[in-house]
Order: sequence, then structure tokens, then C-alpha cells
Amino acid sequence: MDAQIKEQVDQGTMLPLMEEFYTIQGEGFHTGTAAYFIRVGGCDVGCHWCDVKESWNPDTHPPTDIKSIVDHAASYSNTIVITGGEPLTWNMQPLTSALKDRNLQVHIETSGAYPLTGTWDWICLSPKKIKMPLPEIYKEAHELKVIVYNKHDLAFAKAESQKVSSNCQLFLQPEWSVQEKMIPLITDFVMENPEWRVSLQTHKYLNIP
Ligand SMILES: C[S@@+](CC[C@H](N)C(=O)[O-])C[C@H]1O[C@@H](n2cnc3c(N)ncnc32)[C@H](O)[C@@H]1O
Ligand SMILES: Nc1nc2[nH]cc(C(=O)O)c2c(=O)[nH]1
Ligand code: SF4
Ligand SMILES: [Mg+2]
Repeated sequence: MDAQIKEQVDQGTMLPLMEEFYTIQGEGFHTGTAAYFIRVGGCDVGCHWCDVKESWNPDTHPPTDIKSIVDHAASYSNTIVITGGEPLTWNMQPLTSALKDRNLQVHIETSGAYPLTGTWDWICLSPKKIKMPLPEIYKEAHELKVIVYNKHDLAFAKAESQKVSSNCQLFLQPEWSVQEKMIPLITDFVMENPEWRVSLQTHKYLNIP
């Protein structure tokens, strides 16, 4: 990569852009509401069930000037969701401050595995056992969304919920490929622990991005 481009990516003024799309937030607290998604490439957390493995290698996604990302996003929606890949792989301050300058609501989907950069109106933290969140993000999270792939993930969810703030919204989301097995466990858990809510990947049922 050109040294000048690399420097801009290091600073967060250019980002490896995988895709951007206007859709309905399919998961978690804001489910069912329109939002423009920006999917930034690059993730080395390595969840074996990840539904966007194509995002992992940043070199396969073109370094893109954040100005053009912001102009595009602002023409579609007042709510912008930054996802990936793992967006916190990169310095999110330049992108989020440019979005805030346009008075947009800025949300992130993150594993929390890398330092929290950027200014966020909504942080959805989805912790992963294989690369745990850094301690700093727990108290900042507005939403904790734990993916349930097996029974042990329910105990993991409980332990993670001890680390977030008292007004953090708690969600359990079945891993897509095992949802038939996990939904009964999740529904029983939520009935016994009503501070939790069920999150489904509703966009996959709606056949939208
Ligand atoms: C693809 S990730 C990108 C953002 C960030 N790397 C993260 O994991 O939070 C977006 C969301 O999808 C969830 N997710 C990924 N694969 C999934 C699957 N197979 N089933 C259910 N949720 C999944 C993640 O846990 C995360 O909440
Ligand atoms: N519609 C829709 N909602 C989503 N919520 C989180 C997503 C993500 O991949 O981060 C996602 C996604 O990919 N599509
Ligand atoms: S952290 Fe997110 S993007 Fe990275 S592998 Fe896990 S689910 Fe996929
Ligand atoms: Mg997704």
C-alpha cells in the first residue's frame, strides 16, 4: 500500500470500506428502525461462526476517504451504524466526529476487543470469549448483546452483565446456525431472568441486508 494512504488509514482519515447500505437495524435495542450501515473491513477476533468472514482481511477492502463515506451516509439517514469487521481495529475519532458535525446519530457494533475510539450515541457491545473486551468499554456500553452458541454462553452472559452499567440493555441473540437448539434455552433464561431480552437477526427473516 502507498505510504501516504497507509498513514491516513493509521490516522483513521481513510478506512478499508467493505460495504455500505441503507436498511433496517435487524438486531438488539434498535431493531426495526431505519439506519445506514457502514461496514469497515478488518477483524482478527476470529469467531468461528462469524457471518461476515469476508470482512476479516482489511487488504481486500479499498481504503476510502471518510469524507466521501460521510457525504454518502448523510444523504440516506439520520442514524448511522458503524460495523465490520471490528470497527475498533481503527481510530474511529475522525469518522465519528465528521458524522457528528452533520448532526447524525452514530451507533457502533463492536466486540470491544480494541481501544474505544470515537464519539458514540449508542454502543452495542457483543463480547467474545476468544478475545475479551478491554475493561474500559463495559461502563460505556448502552447495550450488551451476547451471542448464544451453546449452553455455556448463558453463564458467560451473566458474568458479562456484572461488568456493564446498571442501565445497559441486556440481549441474548442465538447464533444463526444453531438457533433452533438455542432458542428454547434463551426463552427459558429470559423468563427466569427478565432483565434480559431476546434479540433475533430479523433482517435475515426479512431478506434484507
Ligand atoms: C459481524 S459483527 C461486526 C461487529 C463486531 N465485530 C462485533 O462482533 O460486534 C456484528 C454483530 O453480528 C453478530 N454476529 C456475527 N455472526 C453471527 C451469527 N452467526 N449469529 C448471530 N450473531 C452473529 C456479532 O456478535 C455482532 O453483534
Ligand atoms: N439489517 C442488519 N442489521 C444489523 N445489525 C447488526 C448488523 C451487523 O452486521 O453489524 C446488521 C446487519 O448486517 N444488517
Ligand atoms: S468479532 Fe465480529 S466481525 Fe470479528 S469475527 Fe467476531 S463476529 Fe465476526
Ligand atoms: Mg450482520
